[in-house]
Amino acid sequence: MLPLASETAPDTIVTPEPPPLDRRPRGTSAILDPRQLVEAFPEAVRKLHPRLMVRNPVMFVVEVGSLLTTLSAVLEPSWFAWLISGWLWLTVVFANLAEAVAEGRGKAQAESLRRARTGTTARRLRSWRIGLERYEEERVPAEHLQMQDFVVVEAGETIPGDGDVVEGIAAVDESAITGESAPVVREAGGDRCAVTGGTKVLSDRIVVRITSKPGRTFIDRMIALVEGAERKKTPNEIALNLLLASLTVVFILSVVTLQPFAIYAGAEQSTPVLVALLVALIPTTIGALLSAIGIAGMDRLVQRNVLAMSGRAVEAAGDVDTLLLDKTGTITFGNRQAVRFLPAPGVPEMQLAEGAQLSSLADETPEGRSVVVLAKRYGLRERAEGELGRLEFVPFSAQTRMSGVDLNQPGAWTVQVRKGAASAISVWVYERGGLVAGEVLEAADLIAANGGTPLLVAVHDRYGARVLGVVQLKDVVKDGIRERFAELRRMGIRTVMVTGDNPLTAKAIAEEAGVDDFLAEATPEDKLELIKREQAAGKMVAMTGDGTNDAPALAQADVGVAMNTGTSAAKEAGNMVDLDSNPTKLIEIVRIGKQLLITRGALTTFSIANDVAKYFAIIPAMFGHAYPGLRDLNIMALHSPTSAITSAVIFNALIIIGLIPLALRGVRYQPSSAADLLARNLRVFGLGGLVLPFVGIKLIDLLVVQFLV
Ligand SMILES: Nc1ncnc2c1ncn2[C@@H]1O[C@H](COP(=O)(O)OP(=O)(O)OP(=O)(O)O)[C@@H](O)[C@H]1O
Ligand SMILES: [K+]
Ligand SMILES: [Mg+2]
Repeated sequence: MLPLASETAPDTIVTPEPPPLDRRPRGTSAILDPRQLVEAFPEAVRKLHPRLMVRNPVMFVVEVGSLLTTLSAVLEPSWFAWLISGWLWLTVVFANLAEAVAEGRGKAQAESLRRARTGTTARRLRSWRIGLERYEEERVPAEHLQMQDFVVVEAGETIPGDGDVVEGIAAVDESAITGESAPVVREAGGDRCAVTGGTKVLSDRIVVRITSKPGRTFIDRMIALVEGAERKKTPNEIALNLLLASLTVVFILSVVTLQPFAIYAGAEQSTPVLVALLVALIPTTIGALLSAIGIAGMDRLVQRNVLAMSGRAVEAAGDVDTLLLDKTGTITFGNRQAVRFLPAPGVPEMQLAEGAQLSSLADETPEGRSVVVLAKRYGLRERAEGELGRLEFVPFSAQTRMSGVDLNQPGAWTVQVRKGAASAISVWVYERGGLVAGEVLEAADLIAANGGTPLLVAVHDRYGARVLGVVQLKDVVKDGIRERFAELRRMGIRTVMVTGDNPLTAKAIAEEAGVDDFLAEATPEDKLELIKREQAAGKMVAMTGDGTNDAPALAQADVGVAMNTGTSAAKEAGNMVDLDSNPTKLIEIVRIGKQLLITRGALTTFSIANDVAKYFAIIPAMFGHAYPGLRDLNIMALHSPTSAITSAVIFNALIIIGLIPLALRGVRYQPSSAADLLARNLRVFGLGGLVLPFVGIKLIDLLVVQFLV
């Protein structure tokens, strides 16, 4: 028997419904539960270690200040010194709490992923090649699998490692990683060949080539990601940290140089007062929340089944101008099926069916397999080995846009059979001295104009080169995509479909899906070039794709989102993976990216604005005695110098706790112009940051006086 792809009978497997476009995030809700704060407390205390604290310059300064104040309280005990040092320590702990709570959210998820990983035994094959019928198997623990090993997995078994399906087709339950219970189809050859270790085969049997190193599997990386183990500061975070650190240095210098003046004026200040002033003035609010904001952004993506491999990608997503999408498998379902044979004039339909079948004998793509299935309906039997002579297969490639076979029979002409894109096959026929009938090209154009993909089938034998006819491939645009592209437009993002398919098909699908622009007959290099051109024009480019031919483009894009259904190459190349394989997920990704940037900006504004009020609280308290004129600054009419300073420090600490929910949830984002957004945020967070502390400090002052006087 020939290794006919149809043996695995793809038509017995039902293609599952695609995941709904607007799935609610699973897992923990975004609202802060007080229990989370309590649970994270020990971790927050552990984070007081100076080695960890130095990474956050602002809070490190607060920690050193707390230490100095505590020392001074020990040397010269007073309730004031102890109170201040207590609240300063709390300030540092609150900051750590924000980070610990943000990190804690991924922990539960990591636990369930760990369970999916453990204890699988792999059925490794001693050797594998296309068409091999007899396999020698050995059982090894999944952790021992190396790259390029071949394993066989059958219904009911867990896939032992990440890889590409090289033989067969199966329904796979990926709920262990996606939380989605509907099975998905994974098959050899096409853009849906990647499988993930820890997921389960539900039907049939596949051979998988392992593509990950031991300990570096997708689940391993996912665990590291949700636990934040691989989190690095992004360039933006580093820049902001630098700015905050410089501000801090300026305030340290001004507070330190204040003392000589104070002594001169006869108002020497104690260590707790000086430290309190410093802490009140430096941007502690944003310093405390910065890291939590970044972690929460990544976590929000995980909740939506998107794994971002870097924080930088999340930030870039917030600034995306152009989105490139490939067509097949991204905008359409990608399960292109042969539905009709249209023979060329004078060619019997049976002959076309036979040519199509021959050209697809070793074509393991969904297209190729579906051609074999369709040919079967014409009563074409499978051929016995040797009947056709020696076969040389020409696999499909995105560059040649064709696939086929050469039949070498001893003592006879070599017969070449090809199928592929109309333009590619036409050239192939012309080069061999043949002609392509106008009717054939018209039929192809008609199929294309209706959004289908035409494949020409041609043969070259001793009678010359000629086209046998056209195979019509049908594909369906995913539901709801049009509305989603309209939404992207409102967000100011231009969508461009890039496809290897012909211009007519591309145009039809582009119109149906509602993209802004399209590029047809694009090779992998063209896709890459397009991205480079956009980037050279200063555009931030996102790309979603699934195929190996998308990999170079996914790597070049600022945000490269690989579909989880896609090939390992695509998943390796991108900096995000969408477990739901939903191209319009980019809307959520952009939203989360923007939210991250806005939240960071808003809280920075708030933090700096709210330090102004503390200045008004503390300066009159320090010098009201020496310079009675300064008492006019005491506009809050705070009770006494000590209560004023205490209230400012308490407010400074509490505002951190108060803003943790906002840092984790993110500031709401609504599509609008950048100028409107800025104006709104300045109003809310600038003005709010200015006014709120006056009210807050006054209230705390009233309370403090109740308790302490
Ligand atoms: N198995 C195949 N055998 C022969 N020709 C094929 C096969 N699959 C696709 N083609 C032809 O090659 C062209 C390019 O295919 P390719 O997979 O590169 O792009 P695509 O999947 O159509 O586009 P996209 O980049 O949007 O996924 C197709 O339009 C089709 O005409
Ligand atoms: K402050
Ligand atoms: Mg593709």
